[in-house]
Amino acid sequence: MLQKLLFLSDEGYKGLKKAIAACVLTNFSIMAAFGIVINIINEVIRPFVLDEGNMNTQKILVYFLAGIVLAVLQGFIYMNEYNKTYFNAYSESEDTRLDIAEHIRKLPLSFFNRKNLSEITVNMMEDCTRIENALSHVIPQLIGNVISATLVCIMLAVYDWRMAAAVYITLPVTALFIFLTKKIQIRYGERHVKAKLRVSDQVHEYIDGIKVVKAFNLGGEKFAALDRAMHNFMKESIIFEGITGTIVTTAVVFLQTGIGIVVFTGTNLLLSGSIPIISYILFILISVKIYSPLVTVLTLSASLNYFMVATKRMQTLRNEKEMLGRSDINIENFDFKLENVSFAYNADEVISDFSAHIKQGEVTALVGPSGSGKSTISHLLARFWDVSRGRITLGGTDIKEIEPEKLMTYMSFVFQDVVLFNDSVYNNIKIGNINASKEEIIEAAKRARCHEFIMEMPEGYDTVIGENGGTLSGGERQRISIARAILKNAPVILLDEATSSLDPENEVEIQTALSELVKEKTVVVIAHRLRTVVNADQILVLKDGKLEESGTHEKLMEKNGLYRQLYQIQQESSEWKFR
Ligand SMILES: Nc1ncnc2c1ncn2[C@@H]1O[C@H](COP(=O)(O)OP(=O)(O)OP(=O)(O)O)[C@@H](O)[C@H]1O
Repeated sequence: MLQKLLFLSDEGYKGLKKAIAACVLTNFSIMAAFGIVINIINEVIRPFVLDEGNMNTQKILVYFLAGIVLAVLQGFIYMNEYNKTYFNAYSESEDTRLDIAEHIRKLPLSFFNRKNLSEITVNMMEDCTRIENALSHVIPQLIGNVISATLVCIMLAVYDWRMAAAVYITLPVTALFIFLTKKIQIRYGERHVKAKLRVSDQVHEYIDGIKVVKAFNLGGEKFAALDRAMHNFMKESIIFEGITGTIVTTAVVFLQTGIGIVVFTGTNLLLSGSIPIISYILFILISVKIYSPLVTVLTLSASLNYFMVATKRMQTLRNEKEMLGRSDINIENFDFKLENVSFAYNADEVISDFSAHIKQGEVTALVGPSGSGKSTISHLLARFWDVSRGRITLGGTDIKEIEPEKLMTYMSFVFQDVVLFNDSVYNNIKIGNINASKEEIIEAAKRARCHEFIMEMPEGYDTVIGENGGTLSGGERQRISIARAILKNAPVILLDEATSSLDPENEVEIQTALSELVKEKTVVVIAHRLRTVVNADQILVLKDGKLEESGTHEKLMEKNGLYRQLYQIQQESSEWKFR
């Protein structure tokens, strides 16, 4: 259960057990040191209290030497505990983070529609850190201290069960108190995490939208929202700390009343002659010392509750279903068939009963008014989302049966929003085919009309292009993504607004390069400017998520329907000028 709760690998779980054992060992070494001190005290005061001859200095010397040996040993024991605990914690949390990243990669896009970026970031960074922290600072010490306290309790009970009972009597009461207040701690822990998420959200939004904030002078308004979120977080932090602090302090007070009970019980037993004075002193000294690991346990139990909030969130993320499918399917024909496909992002259907045949070796254009569902269709073809009803087949196989990664090997994309990484131009193009040689990469860049502007960059292909290609123009970014697609040379090509941000000269050249690329391939192109798709083999015209009409440009123009209407509007708008 602990292994599952902490998301530990078998190796990590073994490491945790070793860390607990190391912690018990450390506790015992501390108790042993304490035992030596007690024995020395015993030896020193025995002649005075019990009138039992002289002080045995030789024995004291032996204890003293034993103390020195123990101190050296303790150094090794501490080091061992440190290594076992921290190495294990950090290597496990690295694995957990990578695991999550891998898991997230396999989730459908619907997950990202529901969750925002800051929530996922908090999951990957903060929740993992919390688990890492629990593994390094909480769990081994907590379990180790409970085990040591139990063992010491047994040892003391063998020595004198009445005094041992007095030492430990407050423990069950304290444990019960902690148990009863657990829910409150978790509730406020969750509120605290939510407030933190809101702050992180606001910071993201503020920084992401800084251009709009500046352009529309939203500084005051947006800053106020950020300020409110920060203020709320501060309030929640104070409440949370206040509540956990009060609970832990109360528990510690409960526990330490044990010292009074030990004194009271011991005095009574001493007066009735049931225990010798040495035992009396010994138990009082022990009761002062014995509570320190238990106080640590109590303090740690508060972080444990907060940690439970992190694990619950992590569990929710882990339980998100990955998109599955077979990787051993080999597709040989790249015809898509959409059979009565319906799809909804949320409650409302955005694609309804859509059927079409997209043939290999042909260019199929998706056109229609804004919001009619063109991009959604292309996302469904790539299985970024699974259809709600109906089915899409590729070469006769339902794409739901094909593992997304496998499906991706058949496709190249050029999307509206190009994602570039903070890496060299060379590596950004190489994403299309990680096995490509430098010559192939340069060739792809040339065909995508990137070569000239890349060569003008300070370090050519080795120039790092900044986060999401921040240092490039929109057209340049898009051309890099076309170079990637050319390099990938996949049998299916999805072009979404492929030429929208290119200047007229480049557009012509890109069109030529694309015509080269798309030969014999299944091409699905979304283009708002209808003149770019007049030569398409098939045009699918969408309206409100439904297939309104389909055919070639000539056929659709003859038909005098929505396509002709859109075409004419665009012809008129192409003549539009300022003033
Ligand atoms: N991630 C999403 N979550 C929820 N609704 C979405 C999402 N993406 C698109 N939609 C909605 O689905 C409908 C179809 O959108 P889609 O982007 O497919 O249209 P489109 O024809 O490509 O539009 P445009 O030409 O303006 O890019 C729209 O009503 C849109 O608001």
